Amino acid sequence: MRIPVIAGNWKMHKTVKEALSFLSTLRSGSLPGNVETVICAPYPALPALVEAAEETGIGIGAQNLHWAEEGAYTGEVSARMLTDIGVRYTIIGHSERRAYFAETDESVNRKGKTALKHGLVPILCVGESLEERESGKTKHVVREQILRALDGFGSEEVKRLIVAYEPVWAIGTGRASTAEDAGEVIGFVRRTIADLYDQQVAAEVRILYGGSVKPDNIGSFLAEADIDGALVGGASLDPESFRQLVAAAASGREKG
Ligand SMILES: O=C(CO)COP(=O)(O)O
Repeated sequence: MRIPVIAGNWKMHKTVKEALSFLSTLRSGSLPGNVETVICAPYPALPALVEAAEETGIGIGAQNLHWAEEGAYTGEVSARMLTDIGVRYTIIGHSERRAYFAETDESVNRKGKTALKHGLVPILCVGESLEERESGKTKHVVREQILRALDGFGSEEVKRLIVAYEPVWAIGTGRASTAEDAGEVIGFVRRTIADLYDQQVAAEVRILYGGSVKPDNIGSFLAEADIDGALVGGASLDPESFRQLVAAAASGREKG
């Protein structure tokens, strides 16, 4: 059975103080235990969040990492620096990093390998642009991103991965994909992984939808057989809305 995942991607929001205030509000209510709950925060907030999240069951993640072990990479952060402070997840290949910071499928692949080697769970983002969607290339684009990102990964590594399908046109626009369309693409991602590895591996990988997910639409995504949760931007910034997203995932049915 696949445990559902709700991951917040705070992007470039929240100081340390704001991050701690979020967590203390979240902790003041109960959070269901049968959902893997993750917050991916900016680097400066990570150490304080890891400490404050102890014994809450909430996992803390970064939004990026460098693929090298260490070296002359000004401004970058390594996997070892993240694990050293207790970070357990990292987003890789977010479309904003692909668009604004020249992230390529090759760098995503290297980052994924480094993350896994250090015991971090990579949350691998894939998704098509509006232009690609309108020209009927969604599945082709997503398949290529998956093939290139997973190049050289073994079955055991892929099972630990979380994939997030985030159509670029749905991110931060308030225009979410329909649940049916997202379910279809995510089903296709699962079949692609089954072709590359086998059915058992594909049945274990958690695949999330991301793009304008809110408490009032998450239920429709979770109702899709292949969608195991959500990677959430805007609606993860408010503790009450984040709690509602986690609660929605907890009340869904088991999958896999
Ligand atoms: O990019 C996203 C999560 O990684 C989605 O952002 P929004 O939920 O704000 O659309």
